[in-house]
Amino acid sequence: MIKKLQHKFALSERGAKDLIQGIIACAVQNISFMFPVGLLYFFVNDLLNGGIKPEKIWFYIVGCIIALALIFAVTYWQYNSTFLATYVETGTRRITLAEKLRKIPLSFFGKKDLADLTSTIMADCTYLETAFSHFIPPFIGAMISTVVIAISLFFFDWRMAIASLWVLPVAFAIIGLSSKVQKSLNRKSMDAKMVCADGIQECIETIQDLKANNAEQSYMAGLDTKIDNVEKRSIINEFGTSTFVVSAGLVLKLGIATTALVGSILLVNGQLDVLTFFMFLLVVSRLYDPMQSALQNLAAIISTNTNVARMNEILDHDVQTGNTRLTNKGYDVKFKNVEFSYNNKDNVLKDVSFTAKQGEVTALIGPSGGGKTTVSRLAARFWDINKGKITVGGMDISKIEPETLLSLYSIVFQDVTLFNNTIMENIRLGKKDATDEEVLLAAKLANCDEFVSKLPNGYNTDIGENGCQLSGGERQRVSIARAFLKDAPIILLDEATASLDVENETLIQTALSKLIKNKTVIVIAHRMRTVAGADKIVVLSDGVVAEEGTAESLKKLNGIFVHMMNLQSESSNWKLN
Ligand SMILES: Nc1ncnc2c1ncn2[C@@H]1O[C@H](COP(=O)(O)OP(=O)(O)OP(=O)(O)O)[C@@H](O)[C@H]1O
Repeated sequence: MIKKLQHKFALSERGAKDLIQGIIACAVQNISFMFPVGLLYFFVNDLLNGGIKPEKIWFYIVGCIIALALIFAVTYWQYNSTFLATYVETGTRRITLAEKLRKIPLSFFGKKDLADLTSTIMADCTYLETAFSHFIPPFIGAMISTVVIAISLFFFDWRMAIASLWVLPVAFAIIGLSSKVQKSLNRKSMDAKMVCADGIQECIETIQDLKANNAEQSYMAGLDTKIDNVEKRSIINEFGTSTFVVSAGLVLKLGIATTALVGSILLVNGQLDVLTFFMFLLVVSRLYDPMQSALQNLAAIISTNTNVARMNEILDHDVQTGNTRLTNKGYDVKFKNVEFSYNNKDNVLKDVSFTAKQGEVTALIGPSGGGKTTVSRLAARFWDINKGKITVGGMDISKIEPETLLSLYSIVFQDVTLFNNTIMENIRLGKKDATDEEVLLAAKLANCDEFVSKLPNGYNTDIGENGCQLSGGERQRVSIARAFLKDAPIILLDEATASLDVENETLIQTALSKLIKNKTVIVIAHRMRTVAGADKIVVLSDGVVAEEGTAESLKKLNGIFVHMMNLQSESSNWKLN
């Protein structure tokens, strides 16, 4: 039961238990509101049978105090077990999602866009928080308390009970039958919202290119259509829900009319006493209230299905696991008959085998789209391969826990990611317990001093979101400083010096040559002079190793490597006419 609830509502074990408690508390709260009705019943009974006797006055005073205390205590319990418990659960849910995202293979992020994921972590969590505090426990609690009170009414008078309760199965049936339609309307509305959110995010991210291409107006027109569609879908969704909710609400109201009608007939015929009639009128005036107010939120309750489904897509996804103990002997990185595809259809790598030896620089070169970046990402287990084996010092990396494996790697990406923090902290990311002196030394080696000295607060200058206040070359130097600081035994350089001017490139190449001593270095390079000093060159073309060897041996082959060398020397003479 707990496990089922956990999956149905994307809850933790504690959250599922709290939900059950919240539902029980809501049902008990509704039933506790019947306590004053009972007192009133006895009170009227006494009035009809000759008035209140003095000794009974205390009974009613104490009864009122107990009723108030009971309602207060139950309401307090209900509040704690729905509201407070839900806030705790939302925190747990967000942490669980974040933890899960850390362990999910990157292939998942290739299929999902960022707006969708952000919306799941932020908006869906907030939505579920409101649903679990305000809507779901009161709704289910109202159903339970209504059934309990309904059953007890049969003990007083079965005819009156039927007259007041026939509306409940009809109202439940309307809601039950409509739920499929409502789910479909809701899903379409949510999809329209996601498309719109993606469009807005894309617009903000690409505003520079839109301006440069004079495409703002046509893009905005497309965005307007998406926004209009959200409005249209929301109206249809609300209209659909309100049709069913209002119908069910009206049916419930009919219950009061039939109770009064049947009661009057039975009373006139002498088959019902006034007191029972009065009691039924009192009960039905209160009986439908919890259901009525819960129905107002039916749309929100139904839409939780969509939110939960999106959340479960993350929570149920397979994670990359593995051993946290490293058993490697040395740091040779070996690819053996590796096959890989991003989409499980077209193989990007078909049969790649090569070894990047410790103490050597292995350069990956080849035409664009040949698979160089893919190979470097697979070496660090960013994705799991379809066939073959990748080993580090003889240890199969698919059996190593990803974070443990990454402790062996220093990586400098082509697209540097920086955080909205100081330069000092951005570099410290390479080794989180590094002292300021260690950070400054790494920064110096990466030639950061030159541009940092011009910043208002030096290394303590905030560099804005993704380092927007730095140039491309400066960003890359920060990234290289991180690699210096981490000083891991395997180094992946993806066009590490591509954004640097010739002077800086030379300085950093000298520093890099110190960093890479006795390490396994895999470098992706487009510029042929970057690979001139490599111990081994692996030419990747169309997902296979087309050529492999030293620069000298590849020159003799007169193949792709030579062709690329020739192209680059031609382009160095190229000029604008
Ligand atoms: N995340 C991804 N999802 C799907 N396909 C991808 C993804 N990344 C790369 N590819 C495809 O995989 C193939 C190899 O890409 P990869 O980036 O490894 O090539 P590359 O040799 O590094 O190219 P370049 O020199 O242009 O950077 C290309 O056909 C590319 O379209």
